[in-house]
Amino acid sequence: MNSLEARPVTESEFADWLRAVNTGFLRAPTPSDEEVAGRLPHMDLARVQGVFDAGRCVATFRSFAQELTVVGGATVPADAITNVTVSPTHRRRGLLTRLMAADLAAAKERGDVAATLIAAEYPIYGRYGFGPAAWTTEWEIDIPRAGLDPRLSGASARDGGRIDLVDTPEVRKLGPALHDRLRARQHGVVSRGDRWWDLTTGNALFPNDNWTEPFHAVHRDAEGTVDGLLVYRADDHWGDAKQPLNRATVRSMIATTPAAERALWHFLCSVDWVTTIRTGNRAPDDLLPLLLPDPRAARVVTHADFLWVRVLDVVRALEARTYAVPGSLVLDIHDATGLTAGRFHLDASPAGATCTPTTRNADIALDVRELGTLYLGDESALRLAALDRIEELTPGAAALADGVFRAGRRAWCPDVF
Ligand SMILES: CC(=O)SCCNC(=O)CCNC(=O)[C@H](O)C(C)(C)COP(=O)(O)OP(=O)(O)OC[C@H]1O[C@@H](n2cnc3c(N)ncnc32)[C@H](O)[C@@H]1OP(=O)(O)O
Repeated sequence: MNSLEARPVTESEFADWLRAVNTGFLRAPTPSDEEVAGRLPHMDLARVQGVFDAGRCVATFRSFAQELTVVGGATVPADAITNVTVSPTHRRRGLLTRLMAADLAAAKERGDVAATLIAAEYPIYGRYGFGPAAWTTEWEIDIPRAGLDPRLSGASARDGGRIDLVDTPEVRKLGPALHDRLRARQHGVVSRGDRWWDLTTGNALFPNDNWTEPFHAVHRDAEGTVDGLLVYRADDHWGDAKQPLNRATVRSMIATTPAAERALWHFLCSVDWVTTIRTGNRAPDDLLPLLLPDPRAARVVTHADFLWVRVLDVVRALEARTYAVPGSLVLDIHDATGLTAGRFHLDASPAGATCTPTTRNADIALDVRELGTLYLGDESALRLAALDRIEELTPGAAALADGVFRAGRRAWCPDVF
């Protein structure tokens, strides 16, 4: 273990590091020269960590700067963690633990309010203070059962708006501004850099990527403002009796108004030949099923944890968000790493909050991972208390915390990173 060297990688080691990432993620290991050259300029190498054994990279870890939208629409600076792998030859020797400790300490030092990640497997990250903060649901829609009138085209949006098919250069132009409007209103959304848009619109390709151009549809409101973007692909599947049985798969759908959501889903349900839709990653309380005359036509195919949050600065985290109802609570936060441990007085209201270190008696005690789970308003404090994951020290405090922390709509993180 001591002979293993953990450190930021150099430019010349980046190809070896990528090979280790591919190995951990069970992909063909050796990256092409073009892939290495295409990715390298976009890496902040100071935050690309590797562990080397006899000159070979055997563990990888990368973080980058991200903005996370919290309840109420404000954003906090986050340490987004990705590309976590330990080669099968070196697993379960504490390498991830070592890389994580170094990264979280650096993030705290930098002033990040939280760390975020999308967990490959549920049991990995709780031990480092992360809690599942936003969940994902995917539906499969059986269009003939949905009860929509097949004679109507979804393109004639009933709110005075319209739907247009657009091409990737236009998406590249209008997408970022639409996304910025989304993240000002939806907690759980994370920032998308230029690179994200370049990769998803095919502006930047690696030769071994199998990117194929999807369909893009935008919804414009009655004033012509773009308030929704739907990205989908369709397979080519026909029944033996020559009936069309094509399935559309949504790669992304973001909208800033319920009218745009309704119009885009109804549009997709009206595309000729398409009989099934896979919705991709949606919030568990997405409007979609209830936008169908028969919501049972939408069957849940996935429901799982998605975005995990690790609070690094309790005061700034809790002061950044708003709260459903006014309430005053003293929280005793446990954190084995010592990064956030302490007692904090939260004075919360729908307009915001103050949070201050205190010596007053605590109302509830919880680990920092439970704070991560509560942070985006997506979990019930009462449920966590029933599971003994929140300790109620003042009678009624769990119910108060439940009312204060919960948000009206569920958190949603549209992106894997
Ligand atoms: C944000 C992302 O990038 S998500 C992608 C995560 N990567 C993967 O899933 C790729 C395949 N897996 C791997 O590369 C590795 O197994 C990793 C990175 C998950 C774990 O790396 P390791 O170096 O083996 O972890 P480490 O030895 O530090 O383990 C620490 C603890 O976590 C536990 N643990 C680690 N991975 C897992 C897991 N997949 N499931 C359950 N427990 C796990 C270990 O048992 C250990 O527990 P202990 O402290 O009680 O003994």
